[in-house]
Amino acid sequence: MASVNVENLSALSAKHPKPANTFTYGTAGFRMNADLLDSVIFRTGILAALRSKKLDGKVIGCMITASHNPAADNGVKLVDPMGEMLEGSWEAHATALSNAQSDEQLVDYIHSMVSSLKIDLTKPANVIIGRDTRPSGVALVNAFVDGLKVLDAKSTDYGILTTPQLHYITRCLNTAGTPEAYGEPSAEGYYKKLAAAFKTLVDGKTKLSPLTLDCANGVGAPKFQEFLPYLGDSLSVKIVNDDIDNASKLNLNSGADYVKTGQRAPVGLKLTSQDRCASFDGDADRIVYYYQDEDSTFKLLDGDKIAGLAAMFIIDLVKAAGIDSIKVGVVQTAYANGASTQYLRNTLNVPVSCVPTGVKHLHHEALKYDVGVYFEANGHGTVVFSPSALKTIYSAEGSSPAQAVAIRSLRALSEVINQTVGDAFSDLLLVETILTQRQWSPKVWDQAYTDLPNRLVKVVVQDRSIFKTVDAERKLVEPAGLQDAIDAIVLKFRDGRSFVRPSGTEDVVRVYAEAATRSETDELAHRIGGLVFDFNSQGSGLRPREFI
Ligand SMILES: CC(=O)N[C@H]1[C@@H](OP(=O)(O)O)O[C@H](CO)[C@@H](O)[C@@H]1O
Ligand SMILES: [Mg+2]
Repeated sequence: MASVNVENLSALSAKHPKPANTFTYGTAGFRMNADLLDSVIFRTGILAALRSKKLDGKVIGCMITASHNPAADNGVKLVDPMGEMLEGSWEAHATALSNAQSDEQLVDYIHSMVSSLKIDLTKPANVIIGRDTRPSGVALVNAFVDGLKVLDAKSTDYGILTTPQLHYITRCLNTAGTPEAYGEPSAEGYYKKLAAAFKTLVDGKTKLSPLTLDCANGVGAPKFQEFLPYLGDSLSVKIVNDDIDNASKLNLNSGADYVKTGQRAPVGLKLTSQDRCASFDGDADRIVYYYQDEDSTFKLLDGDKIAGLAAMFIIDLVKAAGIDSIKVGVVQTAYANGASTQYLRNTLNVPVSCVPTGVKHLHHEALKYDVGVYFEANGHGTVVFSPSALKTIYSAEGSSPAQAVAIRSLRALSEVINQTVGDAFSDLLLVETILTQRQWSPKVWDQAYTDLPNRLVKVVVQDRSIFKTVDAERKLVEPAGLQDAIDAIVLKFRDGRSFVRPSGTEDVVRVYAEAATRSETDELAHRIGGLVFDFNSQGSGLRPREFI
């Protein structure tokens, strides 16, 4: 089993002293102001090495990013060998290592992991690293590499990547030479794979008008620019918000989160009637679409709309291919618009599951279907094909030319979709495929159903840990009595729905509300916001004026 070289650890650890703060590896890894992250990332390096050793030297991925957060923040997420998020039970180890108060405690915790998880420290460890465009990324990569050195892990730094590219490369490296080989382990291999599949999918169809793409002044901009030559003339994209040299502009008044939260267009993008537009977030793992209607209203096509479009298309394709033994299912969270759930259940007749917030929950549930479509309303999601569905799709021959065409499309679809994680590039190609094959404008896509007006409100409370939920976060069980009070208010609103849960990424409680009209929705959200604030907010600042 061997033990840690304590002298080596102390020398490296001295370069990365821990501040007084307490850290938590949450839904999105560690994420905070970059100035606080040095010791956290150093220790995450130690954890990544342990994870790789535990898995017999399989490659573990490390992504340094803070996604849609402001430029001053940064963060780190680890990626497991098949490109999925770090196994849930290891999050607690990440948290514990980051909070060890001394080198002795650090060494003790490593040894306790070695013995309880039966990790053989003499095994090799391999870790790959990617980062977004944040200026703080370079120093943080160095801190991470120092962590790897504690356990002699081998590392490869891929430099600037989108988060999904890092997931893709991790899976490629771990499947190389096996029947499940996922592709060439490089950004170039990723572009080639996606572009080839997309070209097959739109082959012979009339090209759509150009798409305007807001890249939030983040890593999506240079990377999509790099991707365009591979797409050739199969797709026209006009990139806006691509200034990565001016770090303060990252995610500023732009990007998928800004557009979804504010239900408005980003700065730097002029909306004209019926134009198709899309926004990435700061690490290009989320996408939302939007357009402007004839009467100049802003129309958002969010993750729910993308899930509906994808499910509709895949169901039709599977039928057209004559292999409707393949069952499609959709996974959502409680934040999905009620109208989208109705559309999926009642119009498309697909099973819909609701799971707690966070991609890992959605991904896990989606694996239970032959083809699982999962999206968070905010635009993070993908489609996963089970091994048996893939086998069926790849062995089917079809008994008519139409069936053969549909089978070919299904195969290409499984290639264009990044099955490791939600990927803005790949989701963009998925949407563009469907709109091209159908020759649909965004307005026609939007007609599938009409969103119920909805509102998301943050409540600053004294202690968000007292809020405990069940039923995929749709009901509060603690504090006692609060859910009954919520229910009594919701009952008064037509098509009313509201739920309250503590955020996993911010120190707030979130209130979601939807109802028949905009004004009723706002009133519902502000009543529930007021209720939550009054329950647990002493000393948390002023009660927002709009709360009722
Ligand atoms: C309402 C909402 O959008 N919540 C986001 C947000 O989680 P919270 O736990 O709500 O803070 O960040 C997560 C990580 O990026 C993302 O998966 C999730 O969808
Ligand atoms: Mg992101």
